[in-house]
Amino acid sequence: MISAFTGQQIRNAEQPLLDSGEGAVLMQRAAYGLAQEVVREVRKRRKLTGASVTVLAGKGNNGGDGLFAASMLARRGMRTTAVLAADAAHPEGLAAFEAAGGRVLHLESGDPEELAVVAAGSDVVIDALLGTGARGGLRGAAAELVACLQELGPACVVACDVPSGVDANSGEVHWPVLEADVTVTFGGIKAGLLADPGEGCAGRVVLVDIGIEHLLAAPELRRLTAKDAALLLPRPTRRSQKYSRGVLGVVAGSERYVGAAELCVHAAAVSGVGMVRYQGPEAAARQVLARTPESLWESDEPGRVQAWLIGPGVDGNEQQDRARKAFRSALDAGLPVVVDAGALSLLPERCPANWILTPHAGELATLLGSLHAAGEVAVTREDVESRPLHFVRLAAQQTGVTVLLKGASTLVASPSGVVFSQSEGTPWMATAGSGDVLAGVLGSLMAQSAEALTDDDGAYAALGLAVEDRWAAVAAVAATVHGRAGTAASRVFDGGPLTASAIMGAVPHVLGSLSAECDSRKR
Ligand SMILES: NC(=O)C1=CN([C@@H]2O[C@H](COP(=O)(O)OP(=O)(O)OC[C@H]3O[C@@H](n4cnc5c(N)ncnc54)[C@H](O)[C@@H]3O)[C@@H](O)[C@H]2O)[C@@H](O)CC1
Ligand SMILES: Nc1ncnc2c1ncn2[C@@H]1O[C@H](COP(=O)(O)OP(=O)(O)O)[C@@H](O)[C@H]1O
Ligand SMILES: [K+]
Repeated sequence: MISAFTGQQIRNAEQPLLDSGEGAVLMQRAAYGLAQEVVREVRKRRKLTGASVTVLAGKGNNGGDGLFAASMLARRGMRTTAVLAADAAHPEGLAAFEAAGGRVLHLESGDPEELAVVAAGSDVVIDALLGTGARGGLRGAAAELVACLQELGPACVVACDVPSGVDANSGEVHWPVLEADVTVTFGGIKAGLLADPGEGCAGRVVLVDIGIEHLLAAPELRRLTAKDAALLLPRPTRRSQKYSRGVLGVVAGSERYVGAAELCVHAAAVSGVGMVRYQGPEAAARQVLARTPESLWESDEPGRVQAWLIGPGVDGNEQQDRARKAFRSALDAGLPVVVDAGALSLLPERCPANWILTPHAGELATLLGSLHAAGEVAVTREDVESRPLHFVRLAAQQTGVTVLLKGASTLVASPSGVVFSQSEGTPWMATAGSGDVLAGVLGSLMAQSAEALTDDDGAYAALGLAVEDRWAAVAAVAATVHGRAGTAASRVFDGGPLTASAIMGAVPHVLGSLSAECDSRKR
């Protein structure tokens, strides 16, 4: 499991070491890790000696890290320049940098555009303007410098701890931000590096241990690795039969949106569920059966199911009635439900804790609006997109159920406050029907997972997941499978565009390779 923390959590963990006078040692470890990563980046492109690096340094400890790292790089033969962005700089860091022969330029007295040109001409730019101590974003000349530099498109940007302007706790972004190729982060990954829009500015994230890791509290954000997902994936045994594997009831599609039903039913079928019972109008059912002859069409009274998927493409009175009826039947039987798209507006007053909502940003904004949260002003899609971590948590709290918010990074919030973030997909997945495929995969996993979720000695317990957060973990597994399937499918086309059908086509391959990984680790 990858864990991420708030800036405050990192500071709390550092405090005992700072109190015992080890602050300077921590900074040296951070700077060394940063310098090492710069060396790696330079060597991908050219030889180190004679290569140039410009560090943009703020006045806090983040600037100190950058200046110490640059002094180490100067000693390894790089040409180093520091642009001091504030009226002061970390004194020891600056002294070390000057002693190593680095060139110092002052932003205060210089022209931001000119200095941006200098920085853009170097092989690597280190962004050490603001770290976890930032309040808001870059301002004044530093903001101008960064805006200009971003426009010029530097060859390689390495961010120190976080890209300056990205909120380390939330991933909120205060523009302008210099988008990094690599972010080297210290002591623990910052939550803002695993949540959009911050994650989109961070590039590859490299964690440098500085000796505080054992002092960290429970993470703010978690990300399942391939190994974690493999452990949690349901798998059939010799004793399995189709009913014991899990049956999924699906209310999806409508006269108008036939494709949504086709996609989610087929995605569920290829994700390992024992059987799918489909409910919808005849026109949609014909298409569903043509694509997935393994599914059953039940026009009204459904047979027994272990979970429901309700909502993709649901439209019009007839199908909305089926959705409401399925909600009631799930409530009566205590069954888990995935609520997607057209069914999000039909939710009953109170939903049980084993239901999962899967909105995109626009749907989440509408949902939050309908909850009439006291004191909250109307939430727009743009609000959700700029603060997804905040709003997905809020929605989980207010509804009392797990909420999966779709995006480049998909966030899954449990009402307990535990949040997962998965980001294995590709931007090509922003295509019609992609969410229907995710809904099918999740429904399928839910129908298959019910028993494992309560097992005190099973994989969920082994990963330290409390019973109340296990539905969120199932949703995170679905998100990682979906993202990996998109990336795998796009790779077949050398990184080219995708259709939802292509994503779906890769799902069995992803499930197979994850399972194989799990098997190879057991051997
Ligand atoms: N405590 C330590 O010894 C360690 C700290 N580390 C580094 O220290 C950083 C945190 O250091 P700081 O707490 O000094 O914080 P920062 O380096 O983020 O900067 C805080 C300083 O910038 C000013 N400032 C805040 N917001 C600003 C804004 N929007 N525009 C302009 N100036 C602004 C503040 O007044 C303060 O002087 C971490 O991100 C990490 O890079 C690492 O070296 C690990 C060890
Ligand atoms: N830029 C992106 N990068 C990666 N994945 C994305 C991106 N944009 C969207 N996705 C994924 O694509 C899917 C889109 O779902 P949704 O918006 O419901 O589409 P639809 O309603 O057409 O099925 C989600 O799983 C989302 O996480
Ligand atoms: K920074």
